Amino acid sequence: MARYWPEPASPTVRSQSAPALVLVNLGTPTAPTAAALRPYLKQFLSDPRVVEIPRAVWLPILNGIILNTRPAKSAAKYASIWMDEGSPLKVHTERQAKLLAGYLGASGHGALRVVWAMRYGAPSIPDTLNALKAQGYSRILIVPMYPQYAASTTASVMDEVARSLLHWRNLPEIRFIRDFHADQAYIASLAASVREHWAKNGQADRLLMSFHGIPKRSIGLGDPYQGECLATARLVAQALGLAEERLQVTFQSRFGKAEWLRPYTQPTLETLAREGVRSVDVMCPGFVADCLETLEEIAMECREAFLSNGGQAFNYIPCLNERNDWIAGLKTLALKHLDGWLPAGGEHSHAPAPRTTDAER
Ligand SMILES: C=CC1=C(C)c2cc3[nH]c(cc4nc(cc5[nH]c(cc1n2)c(C)c5CCC(=O)O)C(CCC(=O)O)=C4C)c(C)c3C=C
Ligand SMILES: [Fe+2]
Ligand SMILES: [Fe+2]
Repeated sequence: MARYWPEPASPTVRSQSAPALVLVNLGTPTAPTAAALRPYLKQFLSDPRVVEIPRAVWLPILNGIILNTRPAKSAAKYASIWMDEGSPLKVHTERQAKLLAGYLGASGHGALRVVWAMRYGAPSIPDTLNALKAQGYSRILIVPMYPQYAASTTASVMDEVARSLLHWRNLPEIRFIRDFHADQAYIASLAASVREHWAKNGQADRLLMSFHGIPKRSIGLGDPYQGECLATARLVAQALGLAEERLQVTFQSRFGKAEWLRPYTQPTLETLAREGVRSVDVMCPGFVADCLETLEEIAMECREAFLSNGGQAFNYIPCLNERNDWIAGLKTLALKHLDGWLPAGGEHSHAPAPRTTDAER
């Protein structure tokens, strides 16, 4: 009998797989030492999405000045927040991924693989995507853990995903969560975290929301970041029923000499204290995991600045980290973006998802 269909040369190629989800955060040094800070800062600050100064001008400044002075200074700051299991950003990201996998498993989506990666340092995006390929995953949802889109963070993750795939022959299907600044569950978890804080500690004179800054110039160039931060702040204030005069939105972590988004967090706290505002509650809704910028810059440096200028009470409200409502919200957000990729039956089918391969047929 004539054979019309040749045998495939590569019988192990999967035509369809269960999807995988990659939580991506910024990255963090492996130790609170200058030696560990140097390669981390070098990779981070060499990214043209992060520092938009012409390479010929910037790289000599980075290599000749910044990388000789900043590693030791930043290492001392990291040392003040280091946890037994490592850098807080890594610890929280890893826990979030494990919890999310558990939540998905409990609602019948145990076949959906959850991993985490870092834009700078390890586990890198290319290593993570290569590992998923080796395990046969060909449908991948990238989840940058940045609620507000910025070119310096979100777009840089996509740059790295695209670069990672540059030499692959058989590309996976890729989906990407661009932002979740107005996501209902994200806003509700933030509001719940404030309400719980108020129930325990009472309400301060002001609620200050501090977002990571970016250069002001980026906004004119089309970055939607500032508008998304302000929208998040407004939605959280609405959810709390907070009068506008009790809310203050600021931008932190300015880097370099250029003007960044204003008002700046620390000078604002100093002014508030000098003007007689006695107490502040401070939260950082732009970070879903506590890290150097929240635990050291806000909860230590800014606290000191507020109190030494006459403020009486400074209360830091932690990031969403491992909150149940946040992990549940993240699950819902992920499932929305996985539409059509999950086996029929969805939420309430608790049977293991089928994994069909050519080899099995
Ligand atoms: C949440 C969004 C973030 C934006 C937007 C962002 C922009 C941005 N950052 C720098 C420079 C530095 N940031 C550093 C730390 C850091 N930044 C973010 C997030 C955003 N950055 C996080 C989550 C962290 C903490 C990492 C950790 O390990 O805990 C640092 C490193 C620390 C230091 O030496 O100060 C630098 C440098 C620029 C230039 C920029 C936008 C253009
Ligand atoms: Fe940053
Ligand atoms: Fe169920």
